This record gives sequence, C-alpha cells and structure tokens, in this order.
Amino acid sequence: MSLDILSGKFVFSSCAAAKPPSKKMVTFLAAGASPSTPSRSTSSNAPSLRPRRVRTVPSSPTKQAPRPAVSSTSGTAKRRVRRRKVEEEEKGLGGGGGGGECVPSMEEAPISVATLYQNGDPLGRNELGRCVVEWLRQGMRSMASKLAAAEMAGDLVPTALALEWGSAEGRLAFVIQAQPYLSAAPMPQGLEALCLKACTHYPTLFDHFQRELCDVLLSYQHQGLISDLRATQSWRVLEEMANSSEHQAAVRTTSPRRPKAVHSSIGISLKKVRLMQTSIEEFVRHMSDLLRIERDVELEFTQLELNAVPMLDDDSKPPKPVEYLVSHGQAQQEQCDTICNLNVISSSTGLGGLHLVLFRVEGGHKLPPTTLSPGDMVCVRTCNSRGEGATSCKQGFVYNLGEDGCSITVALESRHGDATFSRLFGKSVRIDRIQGLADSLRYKRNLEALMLLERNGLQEDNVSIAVVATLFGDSKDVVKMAKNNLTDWDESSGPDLNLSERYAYDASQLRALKLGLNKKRPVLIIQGPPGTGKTVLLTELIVRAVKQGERVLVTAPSNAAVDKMVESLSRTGLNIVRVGNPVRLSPFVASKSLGEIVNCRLRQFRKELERKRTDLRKDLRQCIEDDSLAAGIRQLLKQLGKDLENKEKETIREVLSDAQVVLSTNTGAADPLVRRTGSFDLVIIDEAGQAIEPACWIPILQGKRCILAGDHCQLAPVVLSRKALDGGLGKSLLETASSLHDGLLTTRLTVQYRMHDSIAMWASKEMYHGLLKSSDLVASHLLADSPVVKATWITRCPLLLLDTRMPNGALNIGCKEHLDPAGTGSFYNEGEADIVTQQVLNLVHCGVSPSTIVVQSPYIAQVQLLREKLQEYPGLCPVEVSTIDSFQGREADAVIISMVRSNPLGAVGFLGDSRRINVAITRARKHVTVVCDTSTICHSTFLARLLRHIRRYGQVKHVAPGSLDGASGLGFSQPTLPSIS
Ligand SMILES: Nc1ncnc2c1ncn2[C@@H]1O[C@H](COP(=O)(O)OP(=O)(O)OP(=O)(O)O)[C@@H](O)[C@H]1O
Repeated sequence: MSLDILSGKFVFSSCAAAKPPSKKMVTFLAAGASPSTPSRSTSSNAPSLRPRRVRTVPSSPTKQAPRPAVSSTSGTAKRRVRRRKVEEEEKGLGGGGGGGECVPSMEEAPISVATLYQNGDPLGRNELGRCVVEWLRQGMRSMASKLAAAEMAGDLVPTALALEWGSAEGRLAFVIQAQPYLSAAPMPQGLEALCLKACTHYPTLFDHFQRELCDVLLSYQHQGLISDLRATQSWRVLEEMANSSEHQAAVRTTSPRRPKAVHSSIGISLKKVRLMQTSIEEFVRHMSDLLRIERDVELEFTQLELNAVPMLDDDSKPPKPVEYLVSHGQAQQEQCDTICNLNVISSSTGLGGLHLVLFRVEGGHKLPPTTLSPGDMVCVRTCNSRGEGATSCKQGFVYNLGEDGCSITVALESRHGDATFSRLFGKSVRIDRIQGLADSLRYKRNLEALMLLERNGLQEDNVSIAVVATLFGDSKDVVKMAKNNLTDWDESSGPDLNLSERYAYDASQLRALKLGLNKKRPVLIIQGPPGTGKTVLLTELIVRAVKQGERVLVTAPSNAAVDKMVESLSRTGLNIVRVGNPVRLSPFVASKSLGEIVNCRLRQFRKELERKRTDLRKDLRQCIEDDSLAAGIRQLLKQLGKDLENKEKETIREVLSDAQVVLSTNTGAADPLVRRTGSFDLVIIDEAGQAIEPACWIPILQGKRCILAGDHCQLAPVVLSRKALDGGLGKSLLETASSLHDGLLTTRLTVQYRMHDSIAMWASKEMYHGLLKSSDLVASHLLADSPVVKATWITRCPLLLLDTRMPNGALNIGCKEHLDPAGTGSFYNEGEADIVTQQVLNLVHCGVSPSTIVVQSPYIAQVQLLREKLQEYPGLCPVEVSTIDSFQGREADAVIISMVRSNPLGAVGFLGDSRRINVAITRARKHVTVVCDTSTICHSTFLARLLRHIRRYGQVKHVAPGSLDGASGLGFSQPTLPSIS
C-alpha cells in the first residue's frame, strides 16, 4: 500500500507496476513538468498503449501571453470563502485549524483523475448526494485537523490513536471517535437518514478522513511547518491502519445477500447453490482486485500523460502560430489524443440533462487531425499557450466533432448551470483523452456489475439466473437444470429454419442459428474465425429472435463494433435504437441513435414551447412595474423548462421500451436509461474476445439468456498491468466459457467467405488447427477478376512478400527501424514506408480502387509516417492507413502490411503476438503484401512460418525504396515490377 499523493489517498497495491509515482516523480508532476520517459508498466504486446503524440495547435501570436490562473475566477473565490468558513468552524471546535488560508484549493491542486472506490467500496457521491458528502467532508476535516494539530503541539495523540486504531476493534473505535466531529456540523435538512447511514459506514468515513488529513498535512508542508508529510506520525497512523488486515477486509465487505430459496428456481440443491455462491464471491473478489490494480496502473499512466506538455515541431523553436500549421496543411501535424488552444463558445443542456459545452479552436482555425471521436472519455482543463495544463481536470466525453472542422462538443460530468462553464470561459482550454479504467465511470460500472453478480446472481428474481448458474455451476449442475426442464441443450430443439434469401448458410452457420434461437439455452458461445460471417449471422439471428417475440440487447466492447452492427441491422427494418454516441456518422448509424430519434419526435413540441417562451418573455418585459405578475410569468417560464424535461424523459422511455433491439457498448449498457426500460430476453455480445470479463457481466445480467460471439484467436482485451494480466484480467469470458462443460456451450463456424484460399490456409494451419475451410465463392478470387483491374502478375498474386534484404543478406539503405523521437516508444521505418507507398501506386495503376486498399502497421509512428507519405498523392486519399488493432472486424480487397522491425538483434516486439498478425493478414479478401526485413522477422518462429507460407504459395521480391517504380505517382504509365513468367 502506498500513498497516491495526487488524489490524497492510500492505494492498495502490491504490484510493482502499479506503484504510485516516486517522491521525485510526485514533485515533478506537481510542478506540471513533462516526464521525458513516461513509465509504462506494460507488456510488450499491450496494444492499448497507443503511443501518445500530443501536438498543440499553437495559439495565435496575439494570444501567447501566459494566462492568469483559474484560481482568480469567481467560482474559486467562493470555494475559498467556503473553505475559510470550514476552517473557522474547525477552530471553533478546538481543531486548531491546521489548514488555514494555505490549504490549496481544488483548483490549484495538481489534476487528478482518481475518484472514490480506490479505497474499497465507500458510498459514492451518487448515492449520498452533494450535501451529505460536504457534511462528511467538514466533519472529517475537523478530525484530521485536530490530529495533525495535536502532533504539531507535541502531543502523543497520534501514538495513542495508533494503538487504538491498529487493534482488532480499531475500525469501530475510529467510527466512534468520528461521531462528535460529525455531529458538530449541522446535518443537511431532509437528508438525516443518509447522513446517519454514511457516518457509521467505515469505508466512507475512512475515505474522507484520509483525503482531509492529506490536505491538512500538505498545507503544513507548503507553509514549511513540516518537511515531508509522510514522515509525520499522523500519517503513519493512517498508513498502519490502512495496511491492517482488518481494514482491508472491511473495505472489501460487500455484505452479499445470501441466496434464499434459489434452489427451487434452478432445480439445484441449496448446498450446491451455496457452493456456487462461494465461487461467485471468490471470482468477484479476485476480479475486483485485478480491476483495482489495472486501474491504478492506468491512472498513473494517464496522470503522466495528462501532465505531459504537448510536443511542438521543434522544442528549441518558439511555437509556430496557427496560421503556419494551417497554411502548411494538416500533414504537418499529427493525429493526437490532445487538442489545445480551444475556447469555450457556449454551453447547453443536451438529452437526458447532459451538460454540453462547445469549444472552438482559437482564431477560428481547424482542429488538428485527432484520434478523438464521439464517446471517448476526456479531461478538460485550462492551459497556457504551450498547452501546459494548469488546473484541475473536469471529466466528460466527446459528444461530437463539428462539421465545420473547427469545433468539438464535450458532455461534461457537471450539471448545466454550475460554475464549470464560467471557469473555462475566456481561457485557453486543452482536451486530453482518458484511457480505459482510468475513466472513472467505466471502472465504476465494471465494479458495480461484479457487485450485482455477487448480490443478485443467484437470486430467484434475477432474470439471468440460468446464465449465472451455467457459468458458475459444474457440469452436474448443468445436467440437473436440464433434467428439471429449466434449460435445454438439445441441438435439435431450436425452431425450424426457413432458409434466407440473402445467403446460403453453411452447416456450421445453420447450427449456430438453430442453437441461438433456442429460448431455453441460457448460454451460447459462437467461436468464429475471420470471415466466417459472424456479423452476417448475428444479424440474421437478431431478426429471427425478434420474430419469435424476443427483445434484444446487442453490445460490443468498442463503439466502432457497435456501429458495425447498427449498420448491418438498419437494413433489416427492425426498430433499433443505438444508445451512446455513434462514432460513424453514416446516415444509417446517426438516424438510429437515441438522441436523434428523441430530437426528431420532440421537434414540434420544442417549437411550440419556444413560441410560448418568446411570448412570455415579451409579457415579462411589459410588466416590469408589476412584481407579482412578473413573478407569475417567471414561474410559468420555469414550468415550461420542467415540461420539456419531463417530455424528454417520457419520450426516451417510450423510444427505448418500443425498441425491438437496443445497441450500446458493454459499459454503455449500464446507462440508467437502458436499465430502466426493463430486462431483455436475449443479450448478444459481439467481439466478445476483446472484452474483459467484468465488462461482459454488465449486459449479461440484464437478459434471460446470452450469446457471446467472437474469436479468441484474434485480439485480446487490452490490459496494461502485468500483474492484472497474469491474474487473468486479459482472459475474456468468451475464452473461459468456451472450454466449460466439455465445450457444451460452444459452437464453431468453420467456413470462411472472405479470403483467397492461399491466405486462409495459413490462418487455418496456424491458428485454427486446420479446421477453417474456404467457401468456393472466394477460394480462388483475385484482384485481377474485376473487369476494371488489369491482369498483371501482382493482381494475380494473392500473397506477396517484399523483402528489404537483398538476396546477399544486405539490408537496403534506409530500411532500418527507428525509435520514435517523440518518446512514444513506437517505431517507424522510412524505407518500408516508401516501398508501401510505391506498392499502393502500383496497385492503383493496375486499376485497383484506392478505397479497396488498406495499409496496416502494428506501430502508430509508422502509421503516421505512412499517412503523411500517401497524402502527397491526392488520388490516394481514400486509401485507409490504420493500426492493426483498429482495423479488427473489417475487410478490404488488398491489404499491405508494414512490419517495421529491422535490427541486428532480431527483436520483433509485439509482432510476435500471433493474434495480432492473424488479424492483420485475415483482413484481406484477394491480396496481401507483407513488407519486412526477413532476417529480423524470422527470429520469431511463428513469423518464420508465415514467411515460408508466402514463399510457398505466393511471390517474393527483394526491394529497395525507389526500386518498384520511379515514384511517379498516379500519372505513371509503365508497370514497374518485373513480370514473372
Ligand atoms: N453464407 C454466406 N454466404 C456468402 N457470403 C457470406 C456468408 N456468410 C458471410 N459471408 C460474407 O463473408 C464476409 C465476412 O463476413 P463477416 O464480416 O460477417 O465475418 P466475421 O466473422 O465478422 O469476420 P471477422 O471476425 O474477421 O470480423 C462478408 O463479406 C459476408 O458478406
């Protein structure tokens, strides 16, 4: 356990990788400096560590003067006054007022993305409400001040407390001692019951107490009264207490309800159900620990990232004005996770009370190319002209990117009308992405799902009880449930299938359809290798499930995967609703989003309301003399606002409960809007191989039965912490469940409809034990089959290896790998980028449409370089350049892969991850080009087999940059590769 000084909390973690920043680092961070080499506790194959290249849009020259700190704003001033009041109250209580004026305000404190929950399971703000939280804070502040003041006065109070709190009854003693401090502050009216609940809840009290003690000691440190808060006795008392096993047991306690009479509902003896409950509890405890470890690592990483100063073109030069970058085109900038120098333009209330704030780039210039997209969690704070963030961070998510290319709207956590907007107004603002579990909402929702599983999983009234019992029971339990006619695993039991007009389904697809439509089958795992039609099949399954009267919830780990399903389902005529923010703004997807549907329905109502408002405002202006009439009109105006709110809620409820299919991300399914519409008959999780298990439980617990589709031989869930990974957080439920009960839950798709057989054969042999067969429809298709494509040796070749080594073993000039100088840890290879560009030109010259070509690389630095190179040819704009990870789930006629790695050590990094290479190769329908240094790549036996396969079933060329053609662009007239007889 250690102190996370940024959040002022103890962090329980014995994981080396999850250690909070060292003292040196803490000082460093507090100063807002940029650590040159962010510590990344990641495995070499952790793809999520998308290297961050933050590049600011420098502010216009007139705006480069440093801006005043936010602490001068009125909101902060009010907060200070409030704080001072609290300090005075403390003095009145004999607390000694440890903090005084010097207590750093939240605004001045270093940014922190930490939240509650880090210290066990305290009652959160949502549960208690602001007033109760403030009341607790005041009480605990007094107690913390008193303890610290006693130490300053040389009393032995801390030592005495150490003895008392460290004992077995220490928790009780702590709670009892807290009471006088709490009762000294008046309880907020009407909330007495909540206050009483909170003031006897040990994790909640401890959580507040440690924050306040940290705050008080920090203020002493700032005043120079102590040199290091960690050296104080008060701090040690707290540390010992937090380390005690009693404490750790207490903060984990979730008081699960014991299952009552559940045996009658699933037909299993109570004794066996209790065993099941025990294994659920063990699982939940283990997963909660892993989530916490992972979150700590992600928080640490995010904290470093957020404190990083955006990188300018050249550190030695002053920032270039926006005009420079605009006039030099966007290729001069990089795709980044950060957007700087934004101004707040307006704020409004969105659907469901979201606080939407619109930002625009200073000077009306374009946004830089960004990886941010709707739904991404972000941190918003003010920054100076170099993009250095100075203030506390407001979390929110990207609502949309303006069509004008200059603006971005963020939905902030705060409510519309609070001080957030005024605090940001007139300042230069910076927006940064927050990754994974560092996003507090995602973490909280995962944890809540586990708690729900533990508390309700085996309760009689749980709709998903059969799913829970199947996944936590043993094989005998499963048989027993079936004997009692509660479940049915018989393969012939599904409904009869009338064959679809669209596809002639193969036997494995038909089997999956039949099993998936059996209402009494609680769990089905569809294991589908690439191109076997999972998306097609799920679409058919959903249509048929709706026809047999089922209401369906469809989820996936990423917004992109959800949108893929929305696109596919929107052609079926079903009533579908997409909850959350669509990433793809195709008309298909946008028109199905909850926001759009509700806005459409409310258009007339809003118009009418606006007309009434305008009339009332006119009336108000005319009765300025008559106070009582004016008050009446104001009341009416207020009522109109409420009417709109109510109408909105009612419409949302209507839209969602009328929907035959609701779609969201896994964590999005925890949205109260979705939960409130009642349970589902069927839950389908697509790309389930990429989701961590706790996230899958969010949707699963909302449906009577579930289907998990995916492929555990493709990309796995992203986990940064080595300890969490080793503990099993990286293993998906799809993978775990597919081996349960001797494979009873699983069915496999065995025919692929995407790739030329030479491509599929490699994947089949390497990843699927030779069981993946190619449909005759695609087995021999080639680029040259298209009437608009010239038949050359390239377009007739399904597999091509472009080797940057010459036959004599010498590496071609310029083909060595380089570490990204931006310090991202990523690699790039200039020579390979040139060869890829030339190969794209060759394909296009042969008549292959640029929109059917995709260039992939595992390294983001190479992806950025490739984008820049291809942008030099305007005709190549439709060629998509992507990391392998972000192209999973999609396909293209021709795929070019740049492997990048070329070094004398034969280090291949995460190229050695077979699942990633499997995804890369199997995106191709008709042609794959692999560009690499074979003598480096062949150090991995897995990759060496891939090279052998290409040599055997495809073509090999030894190439140097410029050797493929004269880089004459789209205008060239000669085929440039030597023809092969
Ligand atoms: N029965 C079928 N007959 C003909 N074509 C099919 C059939 N099933 C699927 N396809 C086609 O196969 C291709 C791949 O399908 P789909 O994208 O659904 O595969 P997938 O399993 O989701 O792939 P991945 O796992 O790589 O994302 C699509 O072009 C689809 O139209």
